[in-house]
Amino acid sequence: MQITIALTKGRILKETLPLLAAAGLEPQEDIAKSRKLIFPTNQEGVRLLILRGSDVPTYVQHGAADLGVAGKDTLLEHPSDGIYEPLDLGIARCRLMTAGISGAPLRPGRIRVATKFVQSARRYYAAQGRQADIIKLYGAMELAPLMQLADEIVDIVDTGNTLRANGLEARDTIAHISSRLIVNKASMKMKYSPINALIEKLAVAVSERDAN
Ligand SMILES: Nc1ncnc2c1ncn2[C@@H]1O[C@H](COP(=O)(O)OP(=O)(O)OP(=O)(O)O)[C@@H](O)[C@H]1O
Ligand SMILES: O=P(O)(O)OC[C@H]1O[C@H](OP(=O)(O)OP(=O)(O)O)[C@H](O)[C@@H]1O
Repeated sequence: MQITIALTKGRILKETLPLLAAAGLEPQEDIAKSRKLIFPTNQEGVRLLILRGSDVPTYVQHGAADLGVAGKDTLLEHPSDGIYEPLDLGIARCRLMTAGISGAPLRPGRIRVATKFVQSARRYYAAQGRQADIIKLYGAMELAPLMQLADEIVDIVDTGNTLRANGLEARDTIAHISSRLIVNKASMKMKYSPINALIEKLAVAVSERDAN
């Protein structure tokens, strides 16, 4: 039976590999140094895919991957049907926040908000009863207030260094973010035994890591 797990390069890969290793699963070559996108592992039939972060839920939803690891920020942008989210891996922790130019007064009335996180931003401003025109960007959100493209941004904040370096201040926290293990619902039924065994081993790896 083939089990396919979708990951992304960068911090998710770096922080997920030790958990997979603790669960007995290791890629057969150094993923970070390779340009390949499919990697066999030490377990026959289990392979890893390397995707763009925002494509991980898409692969899992359609069953092109059985499992995946994705930031909650990414999952909040994607329809959740067809996907289970059984385990918080507690990695790549950060916050999804609003931010604006340091010291600038909050603008009353309708504001412009630039972000990659369109769905979360729309839901957040609607829940606050604030009228917001959402402007979709794909990166470097910090530039938008400086260039008067937007009044606020919605972005990932960890240390706050990126905001500070650009004269911006964090305002409200929309969500606390970490990366989650996600599973295709049909795979969970059809391949219950190996997938459930892997989830249980990963859950143990997460709690042992957190205990240390
Ligand atoms: N500075 C940070 N500190 C901690 N976690 C972060 C930070 N930035 C992003 N994350 C989390 O890690 C996940 C992966 O981030 P990464 O920077 O590797 O990809 P990305 O550049 O956001 O995605 P993409 O390549 O699709 O644009 C994000 O979805 C988010 O949950
Ligand atoms: O609050 P901080 O600690 O500065 O972290 C926040 C920054 O981290 C992420 O970018 P990253 O460093 O991953 O680069 P990227 O934009 O290429 O993803 C995110 O997009 C923010 O810009």
